[in-house]
Amino acid sequence: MAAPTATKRPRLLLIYTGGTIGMVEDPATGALVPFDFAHLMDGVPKLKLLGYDLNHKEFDPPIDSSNMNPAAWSQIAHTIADAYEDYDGFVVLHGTDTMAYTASALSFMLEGLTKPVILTGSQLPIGEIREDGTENLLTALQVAAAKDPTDGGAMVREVAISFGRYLWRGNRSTKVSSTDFGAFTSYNYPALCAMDLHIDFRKKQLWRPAGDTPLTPFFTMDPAVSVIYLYPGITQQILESQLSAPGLKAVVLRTFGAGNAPTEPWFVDAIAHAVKSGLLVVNVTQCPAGGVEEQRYATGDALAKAGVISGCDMTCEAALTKLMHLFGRGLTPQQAAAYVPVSMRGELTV
Ligand SMILES: NC(=O)C[C@H](N)C(=O)O
Repeated sequence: MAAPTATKRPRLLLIYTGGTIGMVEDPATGALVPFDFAHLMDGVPKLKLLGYDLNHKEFDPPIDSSNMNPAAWSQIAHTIADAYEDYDGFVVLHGTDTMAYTASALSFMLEGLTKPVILTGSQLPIGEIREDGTENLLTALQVAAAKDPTDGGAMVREVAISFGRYLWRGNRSTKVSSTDFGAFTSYNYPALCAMDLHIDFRKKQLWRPAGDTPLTPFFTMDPAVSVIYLYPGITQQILESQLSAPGLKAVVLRTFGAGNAPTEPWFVDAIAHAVKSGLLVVNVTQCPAGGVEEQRYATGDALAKAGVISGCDMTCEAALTKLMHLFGRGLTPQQAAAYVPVSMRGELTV
Protein backbone atom coordinates (compact mmCIF):
# COMPACT_ATOMS: atom_id res chain seq x y z
CA MET A 1 0.00 0.00 0.00
CA ALA A 2 1.41 3.41 -0.97
CA ALA A 3 2.26 5.71 1.92
CA PRO A 4 -0.13 8.63 2.22
CA THR A 5 1.36 11.77 0.69
CA ALA A 6 1.76 14.65 3.12
CA THR A 7 -0.46 17.53 2.03
CA LYS A 8 1.30 20.87 2.10
CA ARG A 9 -0.19 23.52 4.36
CA PRO A 10 -1.40 26.48 2.27
CA ARG A 11 1.06 29.34 2.57
CA LEU A 12 -0.66 32.71 2.46
CA LEU A 13 0.42 36.31 2.85
CA LEU A 14 -2.01 38.69 4.56
CA ILE A 15 -1.53 42.34 3.61
CA TYR A 16 -3.23 44.74 6.02
CA THR A 17 -3.77 48.18 4.52
CA GLY A 18 -6.43 49.39 7.01
CA GLY A 19 -10.18 49.93 6.72
CA THR A 20 -13.03 49.40 9.16
CA ILE A 21 -12.12 45.75 9.72
CA GLY A 22 -9.21 46.78 11.97
CA MET A 23 -10.57 50.07 13.32
CA VAL A 24 -11.23 51.13 16.90
CA GLU A 25 -13.18 54.03 18.35
CA ASP A 26 -11.16 57.15 19.07
CA PRO A 27 -12.05 57.87 22.74
CA ALA A 28 -11.80 61.63 22.16
CA THR A 29 -14.15 61.88 19.17
CA GLY A 30 -16.02 58.56 19.07
CA ALA A 31 -15.06 58.25 15.36
CA LEU A 32 -13.57 55.03 13.96
CA VAL A 33 -9.84 55.22 13.23
CA PRO A 34 -7.48 52.59 11.74
CA PHE A 35 -5.60 50.50 14.31
CA ASP A 36 -2.64 48.13 14.27
CA PHE A 37 -2.44 44.58 12.96
CA ALA A 38 -1.76 42.91 16.33
CA HIS A 39 -5.08 44.26 17.62
CA LEU A 40 -6.84 42.89 14.57
CA MET A 41 -5.33 39.42 14.95
CA ASP A 42 -6.13 39.27 18.67
CA GLY A 43 -9.79 39.53 17.70
CA VAL A 44 -9.66 36.38 15.53
CA PRO A 45 -8.51 33.39 17.62
CA LYS A 46 -10.18 31.07 15.07
CA LEU A 47 -7.36 31.84 12.62
CA LYS A 48 -5.32 29.07 14.22
CA LEU A 49 -8.03 26.53 13.39
CA LEU A 50 -7.34 27.03 9.68
CA GLY A 51 -3.92 25.46 10.09
CA TYR A 52 -2.42 27.63 7.34
CA ASP A 53 1.12 28.89 7.17
CA LEU A 54 0.25 32.57 7.49
CA ASN A 55 2.54 35.60 7.33
CA HIS A 56 1.63 39.23 7.21
CA LYS A 57 2.76 42.67 6.01
CA GLU A 58 1.07 45.86 7.05
CA PHE A 59 0.76 49.48 6.01
CA ASP A 60 2.41 51.77 8.53
CA PRO A 61 0.18 53.50 9.45
CA PRO A 62 -2.91 51.60 8.27
CA ILE A 63 -5.29 53.85 6.34
CA ASP A 64 -8.96 54.47 5.81
CA SER A 65 -9.40 53.51 2.16
CA SER A 66 -10.61 57.03 1.32
CA ASN A 67 -6.89 57.81 1.40
CA MET A 68 -5.98 55.12 -1.16
CA ASN A 69 -4.03 56.35 -4.18
CA PRO A 70 -1.79 55.06 -6.98
CA ALA A 71 1.28 55.11 -4.69
CA ALA A 72 -0.50 52.80 -2.24
CA TRP A 73 -1.64 50.51 -5.10
CA SER A 74 1.97 50.35 -6.17
CA GLN A 75 3.00 49.45 -2.60
CA ILE A 76 0.49 46.56 -2.56
CA ALA A 77 1.60 45.38 -6.02
CA HIS A 78 5.26 45.49 -4.93
CA THR A 79 4.49 43.48 -1.79
CA ILE A 80 2.76 40.80 -3.87
CA ALA A 81 5.40 40.74 -6.63
CA ASP A 82 8.30 40.52 -4.17
CA ALA A 83 6.70 37.60 -2.31
CA TYR A 84 5.04 35.96 -5.33
CA GLU A 85 7.11 32.79 -5.52
CA ASP A 86 6.97 32.18 -1.75
CA TYR A 87 3.19 32.04 -1.32
CA ASP A 88 0.17 30.16 -2.66
CA GLY A 89 -2.01 33.23 -2.38
CA PHE A 90 -2.53 36.73 -1.03
CA VAL A 91 -5.31 38.29 1.04
CA VAL A 92 -5.48 42.08 1.12
CA LEU A 93 -7.40 43.61 4.04
CA HIS A 94 -8.75 46.91 2.77
CA GLY A 95 -11.43 49.48 3.53
CA THR A 96 -14.61 48.99 1.58
CA ASP A 97 -14.98 52.56 0.32
CA THR A 98 -12.42 52.27 -2.48
CA MET A 99 -11.91 48.50 -2.53
CA ALA A 100 -13.38 48.16 -6.03
CA TYR A 101 -10.88 50.75 -7.36
CA THR A 102 -7.94 48.93 -5.75
CA ALA A 103 -9.14 45.54 -6.99
CA SER A 104 -9.48 46.95 -10.52
CA ALA A 105 -6.08 48.66 -10.35
CA LEU A 106 -4.32 45.51 -9.10
CA SER A 107 -5.93 43.40 -11.81
CA PHE A 108 -4.23 45.55 -14.47
CA MET A 109 -0.96 45.98 -12.57
CA LEU A 110 -0.47 42.23 -12.02
CA GLU A 111 -0.25 40.89 -15.57
CA GLY A 112 0.17 37.12 -15.84
CA LEU A 113 -1.24 36.50 -12.35
CA THR A 114 -1.89 32.79 -11.71
CA LYS A 115 -2.36 32.97 -7.93
CA PRO A 116 -5.25 34.38 -5.90
CA VAL A 117 -5.22 38.01 -4.77
CA ILE A 118 -8.33 38.27 -2.58
CA LEU A 119 -9.45 41.61 -1.16
CA THR A 120 -11.75 41.75 1.82
CA GLY A 121 -12.75 44.07 4.66
CA SER A 122 -15.89 44.68 6.68
CA GLN A 123 -18.69 47.04 7.56
CA LEU A 124 -18.17 46.67 11.33
CA PRO A 125 -14.76 46.31 13.02
CA ILE A 126 -13.56 42.98 14.37
CA GLY A 127 -13.89 43.45 18.11
CA GLU A 128 -17.44 44.81 18.01
CA ILE A 129 -20.06 42.49 19.53
CA ARG A 130 -21.83 42.05 16.18
CA GLU A 131 -19.53 42.24 13.20
CA ASP A 132 -18.85 40.84 9.73
CA GLY A 133 -15.05 41.14 9.75
CA THR A 134 -14.20 37.76 11.30
CA GLU A 135 -16.34 35.86 8.81
CA ASN A 136 -15.03 37.86 5.86
CA LEU A 137 -11.39 37.38 6.86
CA LEU A 138 -11.69 33.62 7.46
CA THR A 139 -13.65 33.09 4.25
CA ALA A 140 -11.19 35.14 2.17
CA LEU A 141 -8.33 33.00 3.51
CA GLN A 142 -10.19 29.80 2.64
CA VAL A 143 -10.89 31.10 -0.85
CA ALA A 144 -7.22 32.02 -1.28
CA ALA A 145 -6.15 28.55 -0.13
CA ALA A 146 -8.53 26.65 -2.44
CA LYS A 147 -7.02 24.41 -5.14
CA ASP A 148 -8.46 23.36 -8.46
CA PRO A 149 -8.56 19.55 -8.33
CA THR A 150 -8.23 19.30 -12.13
CA ASP A 151 -4.63 20.53 -12.21
CA GLY A 152 -3.68 21.21 -8.57
CA GLY A 153 -3.18 24.93 -9.30
CA ALA A 154 -4.96 27.70 -7.47
CA MET A 155 -8.73 27.74 -7.82
CA VAL A 156 -8.72 31.55 -8.14
CA ARG A 157 -6.10 32.97 -10.53
CA GLU A 158 -7.16 36.59 -10.51
CA VAL A 159 -7.84 39.60 -8.29
CA ALA A 160 -11.20 39.16 -6.56
CA ILE A 161 -13.30 40.68 -3.79
CA SER A 162 -14.59 38.25 -1.16
CA PHE A 163 -17.33 39.92 0.84
CA GLY A 164 -20.41 38.61 2.61
CA ARG A 165 -21.86 35.69 0.68
CA TYR A 166 -20.04 36.17 -2.64
CA LEU A 167 -16.74 36.30 -4.42
CA TRP A 168 -16.70 38.86 -7.23
CA ARG A 169 -14.19 39.53 -10.01
CA GLY A 170 -12.26 42.56 -8.76
CA ASN A 171 -12.48 44.63 -11.91
CA ARG A 172 -16.24 43.96 -12.23
CA SER A 173 -17.09 44.96 -8.66
CA THR A 174 -18.75 48.05 -7.23
CA LYS A 175 -19.53 49.04 -3.67
CA VAL A 176 -23.32 49.27 -3.54
CA SER A 177 -24.14 49.78 0.13
CA SER A 178 -22.60 51.66 3.03
CA THR A 179 -24.55 49.54 5.53
CA ASP A 180 -25.42 46.13 4.05
CA PHE A 181 -23.13 43.22 4.94
CA GLY A 182 -23.29 42.40 1.24
CA ALA A 183 -21.57 45.67 0.37
CA PHE A 184 -20.43 44.69 -3.13
CA THR A 185 -21.93 43.44 -6.31
CA SER A 186 -21.03 42.98 -9.92
CA TYR A 187 -23.87 43.94 -12.22
CA ASN A 188 -22.40 42.75 -15.49
CA TYR A 189 -20.64 39.54 -14.46
CA PRO A 190 -21.88 36.69 -12.26
CA ALA A 191 -20.35 35.80 -8.89
CA LEU A 192 -17.21 33.64 -9.03
CA CYS A 193 -18.27 31.75 -5.93
CA ALA A 194 -21.22 31.58 -3.53
CA MET A 195 -20.22 31.26 0.09
CA ASP A 196 -23.05 29.90 2.17
CA LEU A 197 -22.98 26.45 3.79
CA HIS A 198 -20.50 25.46 1.08
CA ILE A 199 -17.84 27.48 -0.64
CA ASP A 200 -19.23 26.80 -4.08
CA PHE A 201 -16.90 27.94 -6.88
CA ARG A 202 -18.48 28.60 -10.26
CA LYS A 203 -15.65 27.34 -12.37
CA LYS A 204 -17.09 28.59 -15.65
CA GLN A 205 -16.87 32.17 -14.35
CA LEU A 206 -13.29 31.99 -13.10
CA TRP A 207 -10.48 33.62 -15.07
CA ARG A 208 -8.11 31.10 -16.56
CA PRO A 209 -5.08 32.83 -18.09
CA ALA A 210 -3.97 31.35 -21.42
CA GLY A 211 -0.71 29.40 -21.05
CA ASP A 212 1.69 29.43 -18.14
CA THR A 213 2.64 33.09 -18.11
CA PRO A 214 5.10 34.56 -15.62
CA LEU A 215 3.90 37.39 -13.39
CA THR A 216 4.77 40.69 -15.06
CA PRO A 217 3.99 43.48 -12.63
CA PHE A 218 3.53 47.12 -13.67
CA PHE A 219 3.89 49.52 -10.77
CA THR A 220 3.31 52.87 -12.45
CA MET A 221 -0.20 54.29 -12.66
CA ASP A 222 -0.54 57.61 -14.48
CA PRO A 223 -3.07 59.78 -12.61
CA ALA A 224 -3.64 62.09 -15.61
CA VAL A 225 -7.13 60.58 -16.02
CA SER A 226 -10.39 62.08 -14.84
CA VAL A 227 -14.10 61.26 -14.62
CA ILE A 228 -16.75 63.63 -15.97
CA TYR A 229 -20.27 62.86 -14.76
CA LEU A 230 -22.98 64.21 -17.07
CA TYR A 231 -26.26 65.61 -15.74
CA PRO A 232 -29.10 67.61 -17.27
CA GLY A 233 -28.06 71.25 -16.92
CA ILE A 234 -24.31 70.83 -17.34
CA THR A 235 -23.01 74.09 -18.85
CA GLN A 236 -20.52 74.71 -21.62
CA GLN A 237 -18.22 76.49 -19.17
CA ILE A 238 -18.20 73.65 -16.67
CA LEU A 239 -17.70 70.96 -19.34
CA GLU A 240 -14.91 72.87 -21.07
CA SER A 241 -13.10 73.60 -17.82
CA GLN A 242 -13.18 69.89 -16.94
CA LEU A 243 -11.95 68.87 -20.39
CA SER A 244 -9.09 71.35 -20.32
CA ALA A 245 -7.57 70.44 -16.93
CA PRO A 246 -3.78 70.84 -17.27
CA GLY A 247 -1.93 67.62 -18.06
CA LEU A 248 -5.11 65.62 -18.65
CA LYS A 249 -4.63 62.61 -21.00
CA ALA A 250 -7.95 60.77 -20.74
CA VAL A 251 -11.48 61.15 -19.45
CA VAL A 252 -14.08 58.58 -18.44
CA LEU A 253 -17.31 60.22 -19.58
CA ARG A 254 -20.22 58.96 -17.43
CA THR A 255 -23.07 59.13 -19.90
CA PHE A 256 -26.79 58.43 -19.72
CA GLY A 257 -28.40 55.06 -20.46
CA ALA A 258 -26.82 53.13 -23.32
CA GLY A 259 -24.07 55.75 -23.69
CA ASN A 260 -26.02 58.88 -24.56
CA ALA A 261 -25.22 62.56 -24.12
CA PRO A 262 -26.68 65.93 -25.13
CA THR A 263 -26.56 66.63 -28.87
CA GLU A 264 -26.47 70.42 -28.56
CA PRO A 265 -23.73 71.68 -30.88
CA TRP A 266 -21.68 73.30 -28.07
CA PHE A 267 -21.54 69.96 -26.24
CA VAL A 268 -20.57 67.82 -29.24
CA ASP A 269 -18.09 70.46 -30.44
CA ALA A 270 -16.39 70.63 -27.01
CA ILE A 271 -15.95 66.85 -26.95
CA ALA A 272 -14.81 66.67 -30.61
CA HIS A 273 -12.33 69.51 -30.01
CA ALA A 274 -10.90 67.76 -26.92
CA VAL A 275 -10.50 64.50 -28.87
CA LYS A 276 -8.82 66.32 -31.78
CA SER A 277 -6.42 67.92 -29.29
CA GLY A 278 -5.30 64.42 -28.20
CA LEU A 279 -7.57 63.67 -25.22
CA LEU A 280 -8.78 60.05 -25.03
CA VAL A 281 -12.49 60.09 -24.09
CA VAL A 282 -14.07 56.81 -23.00
CA ASN A 283 -17.82 56.37 -22.77
CA VAL A 284 -19.06 54.55 -19.64
CA THR A 285 -22.72 54.58 -18.67
CA GLN A 286 -24.00 55.94 -15.36
CA CYS A 287 -26.32 52.92 -15.19
CA PRO A 288 -24.94 50.34 -12.77
CA ALA A 289 -26.01 47.49 -15.09
CA GLY A 290 -25.76 47.15 -18.86
CA GLY A 291 -23.30 49.01 -21.00
CA VAL A 292 -22.62 51.38 -23.84
CA GLU A 293 -24.10 50.87 -27.29
CA GLU A 294 -23.11 54.12 -28.96
CA GLN A 295 -24.90 53.45 -32.22
CA ARG A 296 -28.26 52.64 -30.59
CA TYR A 297 -29.45 56.25 -30.30
CA ALA A 298 -28.55 59.38 -32.25
CA THR A 299 -27.46 60.90 -28.92
CA GLY A 300 -24.80 58.21 -28.52
CA ASP A 301 -23.88 58.12 -32.19
CA ALA A 302 -22.93 61.82 -31.99
CA LEU A 303 -20.32 60.91 -29.37
CA ALA A 304 -18.94 58.09 -31.53
CA LYS A 305 -18.66 60.52 -34.48
CA ALA A 306 -16.83 62.98 -32.21
CA GLY A 307 -14.20 60.26 -31.60
CA VAL A 308 -15.37 58.98 -28.20
CA ILE A 309 -14.44 55.33 -27.60
CA SER A 310 -16.99 52.93 -26.12
CA GLY A 311 -16.10 51.56 -22.70
CA CYS A 312 -18.56 48.70 -23.39
CA ASP A 313 -19.86 47.33 -20.06
CA MET A 314 -16.88 48.31 -17.91
CA THR A 315 -17.43 49.75 -14.46
CA CYS A 316 -16.17 53.27 -13.91
CA GLU A 317 -13.59 51.87 -11.49
CA ALA A 318 -12.27 49.47 -14.14
CA ALA A 319 -12.22 52.08 -16.94
CA LEU A 320 -10.43 54.66 -14.79
CA THR A 321 -7.73 52.30 -13.52
CA LYS A 322 -7.30 50.66 -16.93
CA LEU A 323 -6.53 54.07 -18.44
CA MET A 324 -4.15 54.92 -15.57
CA HIS A 325 -2.40 51.60 -16.23
CA LEU A 326 -2.20 52.03 -20.01
CA PHE A 327 -0.75 55.54 -19.69
CA GLY A 328 1.50 54.30 -16.87
CA ARG A 329 2.94 51.84 -19.41
CA GLY A 330 3.84 54.82 -21.58
CA LEU A 331 1.21 54.29 -24.28
CA THR A 332 0.06 57.21 -26.43
CA PRO A 333 -3.69 58.07 -26.40
CA GLN A 334 -3.98 56.35 -29.78
CA GLN A 335 -2.28 53.18 -28.55
CA ALA A 336 -4.29 53.21 -25.31
CA ALA A 337 -7.55 53.65 -27.29
CA ALA A 338 -6.91 50.34 -29.05
CA TYR A 339 -6.93 48.50 -25.70
CA VAL A 340 -10.10 50.13 -24.35
CA PRO A 341 -12.60 47.71 -26.01
CA VAL A 342 -10.30 44.70 -25.46
CA SER A 343 -10.72 42.43 -22.43
CA MET A 344 -7.28 42.50 -20.79
CA ARG A 345 -8.27 40.83 -17.48
CA GLY A 346 -11.93 39.92 -17.97
CA GLU A 347 -13.05 43.49 -17.18
CA LEU A 348 -15.53 43.70 -20.07
CA THR A 349 -17.81 41.44 -22.06
CA VAL A 350 -16.67 40.81 -25.62
N1 LIG B 1 -16.17 49.80 5.75
C1 LIG B 1 -15.06 50.47 5.54
O1 LIG B 1 -14.02 49.88 5.49
C2 LIG B 1 -15.16 51.96 5.32
C3 LIG B 1 -13.92 52.74 5.63
N2 LIG B 1 -14.20 54.15 5.59
C4 LIG B 1 -12.81 52.47 4.60
O2 LIG B 1 -13.08 52.39 3.43
O3 LIG B 1 -11.66 52.41 4.97
